[in-house]
Amino acid sequence: MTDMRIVFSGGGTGGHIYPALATIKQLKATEPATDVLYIGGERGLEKQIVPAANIPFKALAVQGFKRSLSLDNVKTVYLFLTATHQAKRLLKAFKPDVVVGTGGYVSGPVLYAAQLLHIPTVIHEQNSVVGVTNKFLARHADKVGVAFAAAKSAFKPAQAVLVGNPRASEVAHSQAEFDWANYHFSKDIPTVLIFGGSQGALKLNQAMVEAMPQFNQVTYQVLFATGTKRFADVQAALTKQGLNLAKTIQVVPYIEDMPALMPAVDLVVGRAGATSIAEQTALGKPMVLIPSPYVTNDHQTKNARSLVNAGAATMITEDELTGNSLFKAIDEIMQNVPKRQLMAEEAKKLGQPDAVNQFIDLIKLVANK
Ligand SMILES: CC(=O)N[C@H]1[C@@H](OP(=O)(O)OP(=O)(O)OC[C@H]2O[C@@H](n3ccc(=O)[nH]c3=O)[C@H](O)[C@@H]2O)O[C@H](CO)[C@@H](O)[C@@H]1O
Repeated sequence: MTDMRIVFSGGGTGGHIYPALATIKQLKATEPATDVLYIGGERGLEKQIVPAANIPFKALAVQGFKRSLSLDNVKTVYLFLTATHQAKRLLKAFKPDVVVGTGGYVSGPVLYAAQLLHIPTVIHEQNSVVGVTNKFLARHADKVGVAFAAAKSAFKPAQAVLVGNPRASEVAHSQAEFDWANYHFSKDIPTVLIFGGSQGALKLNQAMVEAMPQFNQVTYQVLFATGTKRFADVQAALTKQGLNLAKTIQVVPYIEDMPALMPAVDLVVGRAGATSIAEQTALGKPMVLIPSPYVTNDHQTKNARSLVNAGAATMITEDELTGNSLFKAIDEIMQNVPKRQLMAEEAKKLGQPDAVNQFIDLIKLVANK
């Protein structure tokens, strides 16, 4: 089918949005007649990222369930039902051949609405532990693309296909020109990139501030993204610290050009979100991981442990995280080129750079039915 009409939905955080965007980008390149509509949440990161990528975007009001018994859950159910109703109207008007969900609670009402209207649905699960929304949607989804073989058993055997994470392909095959001068850095000096997932991480930011006097002495470059909402706090803490930051350190709110930048760095430090990890393995980057303990079933620790076991990463638990432990873990790898190379090779063995085409094949299969 060359003139497919596809609705994408997914969001809240970058880990659910970028796999959808990578798929849309590849579809536009290989199937230019495809018509796409993205339905996201009013309050998620997708509201900025998707329109900025020139993709038609509609927003619904939704919120996630609280795990404890809470009155707020009554509001959540109300919003879910209203959002399902709105999604039905949008789907009836757009008439998609298939609706694709990449996780996060906004994809709940959108794909549920599609299923009520008997429109085929495909979901993508980035994690080895299946998210709550995807678990709910899987009951009536036609196919599920998974990034980890371990996730397959959570779905019906005929549903699940191992495809990898489409965003891995985007960074691995990025043609973007990259110029370190944009960051006031030199291309000839090794660089470590530090970021706490798509939103930044409070404890990681605190440890970075604490470690700044040590990073101020090193010869490699340090690029630190704080997360947009946490930037002002980090800046205030750095001002309080009164340090004159060396030219080899850059602190920024968010990295907009990750597919161009990530290939150019020598070590990546951060959370163990599934989409970040898919990028880092596709590129073969050594990693220092500080998994977030605040996610479903502690799945980031599981992600991180598998990379540590493979020799691609070292891990610091959030309990062990201090300025000193962070600096030591980073410095040890940055000072040791053979170790860095070995870790990079092991990381690359786990990468799935062809994921996007496999996911698109799955979408086409379902759309053609
Ligand atoms: C707290 C939480 O719920 N985290 C989940 C969320 O993480 P989160 O949204 O943080 O997702 P990931 O770490 O997997 O991905 C972050 C994405 O944002 C990009 N990026 C990040 C920082 C930046 O400055 N610029 C930028 O472009 C990264 O390159 C990556 O593509 O979704 C992941 C994928 O389902 C899950 O595994 C995580 O457990």
